[in-house]
Amino acid sequence: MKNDIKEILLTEEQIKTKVAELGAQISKDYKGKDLIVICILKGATPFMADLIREIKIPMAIDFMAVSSYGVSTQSSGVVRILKDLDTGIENKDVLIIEDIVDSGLTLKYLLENLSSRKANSVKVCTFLEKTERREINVIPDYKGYDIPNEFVVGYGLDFAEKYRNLPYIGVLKPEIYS
Ligand SMILES: O=P(O)(O)OC[C@H]1O[C@H](OP(=O)(O)OP(=O)(O)O)[C@H](O)[C@@H]1O
Ligand code: HPA
Ligand SMILES: [Mg+2]
Repeated sequence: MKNDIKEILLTEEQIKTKVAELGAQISKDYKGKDLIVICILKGATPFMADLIREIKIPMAIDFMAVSSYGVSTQSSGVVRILKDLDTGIENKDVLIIEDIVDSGLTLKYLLENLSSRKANSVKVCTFLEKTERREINVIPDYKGYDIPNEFVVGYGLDFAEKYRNLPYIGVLKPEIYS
């Protein structure tokens, strides 16, 4: 696995520090609110697992699975719901947890979909953002790091379902996918 990585972009240490900062900010901002965090499967699972342990206020979790990449480094442009939420979000303060906002297509779809369910608020926390590649103007409320326009893997992010278990964020060697 390691031989397929061109460069480490974010180390385990950098990830840990940023997740703690985000958790502290979210705990402050959502104090007294009815917070539900929604993990977008599968990529956001490691981030979500780390982040919720840095959130020090009462909260609930739920999961939604959407997919648009498949075996490609380019979005198919079609976002499909593979699993919906188990619970209603009416009157709740929803925080969508994403690993990455790249073209913005997934997030746009999620925001439109979840905003129609009468939540009190719907906000977004993403660990990574590729602002350079944005096709759609969606702005995350909380963000870990801005990264350059390269296909990255690790810390939940995959290429063809592999590399999600790397503990850091790395740039995949182009010969792996071309
Ligand atoms: O901004 P976008 O260009 O839409 O890309 C971001 C989305 O793509 C990835 O999901 P993917 O469809 O690969 O599913 P996965 O999380 O199961 O890997 C990632 O986890 C985001 O949800
Ligand atoms: O750079 C990426 N890596 C893995 N999955 C992704 N989904 C959108 N962008 C990426
Ligand atoms: Mg993926």
